[in-house]
Amino acid sequence: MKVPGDKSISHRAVMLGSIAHGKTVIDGLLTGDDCLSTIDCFRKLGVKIHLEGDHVEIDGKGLEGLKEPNQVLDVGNSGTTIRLMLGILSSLPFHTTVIGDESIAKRPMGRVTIPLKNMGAKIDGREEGKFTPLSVRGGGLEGMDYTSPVASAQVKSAILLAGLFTDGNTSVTEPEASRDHTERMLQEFGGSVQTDGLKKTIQGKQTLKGASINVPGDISSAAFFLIAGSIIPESEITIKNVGINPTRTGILDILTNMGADITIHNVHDEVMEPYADITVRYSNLKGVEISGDIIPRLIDEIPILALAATQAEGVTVIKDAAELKVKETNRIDTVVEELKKLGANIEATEDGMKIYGKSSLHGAEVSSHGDHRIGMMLAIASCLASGETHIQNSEAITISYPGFFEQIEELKQ
Ligand SMILES: O=C(O)C1=C[C@@H](OP(=O)(O)O)[C@@H](O)[C@H](O)C1
Ligand SMILES: C=C(OP(=O)(O)O)C(=O)O
Repeated sequence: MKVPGDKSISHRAVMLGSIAHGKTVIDGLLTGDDCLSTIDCFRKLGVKIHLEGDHVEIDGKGLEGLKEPNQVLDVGNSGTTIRLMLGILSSLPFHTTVIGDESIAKRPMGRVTIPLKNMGAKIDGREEGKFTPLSVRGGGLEGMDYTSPVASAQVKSAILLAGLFTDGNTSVTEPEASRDHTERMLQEFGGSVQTDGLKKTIQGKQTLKGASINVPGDISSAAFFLIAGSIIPESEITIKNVGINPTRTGILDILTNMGADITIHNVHDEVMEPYADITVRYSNLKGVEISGDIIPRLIDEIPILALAATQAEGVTVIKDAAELKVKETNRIDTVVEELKKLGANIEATEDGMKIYGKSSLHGAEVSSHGDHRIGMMLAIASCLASGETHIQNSEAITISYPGFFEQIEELKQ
């Protein structure tokens, strides 16, 4: 099987193509709702973006080509869209209003608006610009040296994108390494970012040139099938062309520690983004501890890893993962609440969860709570559970994985 294009890379390809000079062509774009929100926002900023299937052509006119929109920019459910776009809007000498859905309204924006205000952007909004709706008037930014309290690629990328158009240098230092897709893609567009350990520095006043981008499959989407293959007896699944950027492969390291039968083959070691085929076979898993600096390398995979842990012998402890509380839902609470309904022995902790395996799961009435990753985790759980499972709000899955249920049906044949 193949999984859809990587969500993080797709957002960045659309954004950098929109602020570069010349034509950008993207193949394999994720057409999930979140990336469509990014396209919609940049179209409202005056960028010509042609989308056909998963092929995109962008007619880039540089940052100067962007125009003050006469409508609000609606990011829907997408944290990546709003946080990265705020970095770009902060450089633009006009007014924009940015909103999102009910989930976005609860997610903290101060982690980007405070540093961007320090660089000189005028940002206001609910609770002094810490929550949506937000209004931005950008321009005239100055570079800065910022130490981020969280390991977040959205924070790092917002600041680097703002730094791209300032006078002088801008640096961001993180407590642990987060995904580095922005840094890699800037190079592809003719820009550059310097890395010194956990410190990333960007020079101001860089001009980007349009590029050709091939988006690999999303390892965060592949994760649902890597775990389905590991826990459903007699399974064997090969997923082709999955992105294996080392800042994203924590899931492979943990599954291997748990005793999963995983092989990585056909490795394409591209500088831009490496990818490979991954084969998984059913095996007996054992509980492990998941903590420390691996957390940012698998943050979005924790809901599905929690399901894997219900099928592993012994205890799995997940620590240092308080960031889960500020995702589409509080993913510590929603994972624990929904897996309990299916018969899992799981408890929430301050910064993670404890899962006692191995449990036999049974069907139940469950809910995605409007969170795509919770919906997909429950769908995989239902393949293993006895009896029927009804998932409320399963439509949320189209945020990152259109065609998910159809692929499950194909694999069952
Ligand atoms: O930069 C990105 O594309 C993302 C970064 C992560 O969020 P944080 O930056 O909040 O950790 C991740 O959870 C999200 O799905 C996508
Ligand atoms: C957290 C996620 O995305 P975002 O922050 O872009 O809403 C996710 O896809 O799991």
